Amino acid sequence: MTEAELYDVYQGVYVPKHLHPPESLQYYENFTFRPDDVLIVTYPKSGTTWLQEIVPLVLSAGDLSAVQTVPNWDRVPWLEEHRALVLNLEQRPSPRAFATHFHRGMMNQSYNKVKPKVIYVLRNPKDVFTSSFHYYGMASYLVNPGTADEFLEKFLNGKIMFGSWFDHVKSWLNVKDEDNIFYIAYEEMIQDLKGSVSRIAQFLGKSLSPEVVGKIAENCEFKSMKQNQMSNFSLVPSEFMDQKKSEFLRKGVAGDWKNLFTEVQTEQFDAVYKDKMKDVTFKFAWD
Ligand SMILES: Nc1ncnc2c1ncn2[C@@H]1O[C@H](COP(=O)(O)OS(=O)(=O)O)[C@@H](OP(=O)(O)O)[C@H]1O
Repeated sequence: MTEAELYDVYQGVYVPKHLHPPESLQYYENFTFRPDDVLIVTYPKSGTTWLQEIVPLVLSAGDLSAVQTVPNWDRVPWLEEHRALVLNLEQRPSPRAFATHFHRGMMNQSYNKVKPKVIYVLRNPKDVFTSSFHYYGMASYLVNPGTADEFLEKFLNGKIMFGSWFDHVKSWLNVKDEDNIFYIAYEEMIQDLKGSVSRIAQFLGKSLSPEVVGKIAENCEFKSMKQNQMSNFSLVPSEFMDQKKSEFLRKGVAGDWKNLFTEVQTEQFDAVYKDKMKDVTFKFAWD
């Protein structure tokens, strides 16, 4: 199926119709944030699911019950998805945790006023591309990626869900002086999960013992999450996500792009990256 059939254009970016009907987007526009809300913000395939596991565990000081009984999409719902309409989020006790793939400029009036806590997760865009390429091949609500060359063209031009990686990252880095935002890279979590959990806890104002941090990190390791049916998307029907084609928790490593990119594709990617990121001074974990 084509982009026109599967996507709507919302605020200049493609959003998959199946997950984001107009009433969901309207709901988000009118959503009222609280100052102690925790919002996980990502470009797709940057580590959303990982944070949907870590954040509730940090907020509950290591209580495993939520991650063992509630699917990640209800535990930390995406505000722009249709599930948000039925979860009665207004009644949830504080601190609430949500996720979004929106660019900074797409945030609503309440966000701009309240400035809830934001955890922005960055990932090497070549790995984001690689993870997306496999995901678009198994998720029926997305346009089939075609060849890696074809998908690269679309990725570099932002013609995929939630638009351009470059625009997304720059929109959130442009506001890095706002003290409600905490940045963490997928690669940092790969390198030091316990240290990352501690830093996230510190940002969220939670004082956790080394034992609790260790317990959270252990539960959030790739192999643990892969076995957890509340986190590995195995509850999603296979006609929607065919995990026989590619698993949602696929490899969980940094640098898998090297197994996909040809030399020519690497050069093409690097040239666009250099140009689009030339004014960005942020030190990325993958540079
Ligand atoms: N615990 C843990 N450790 C390491 N890696 C992990 C973990 N949890 C999720 N992942 C990997 O994150 C990738 C999926 O990204 P997202 O969760 O952002 O996807 S989505 O936007 O919600 O669809 C996807 O990356 P790839 O394996 O490279 O495809 C997941 O495997």
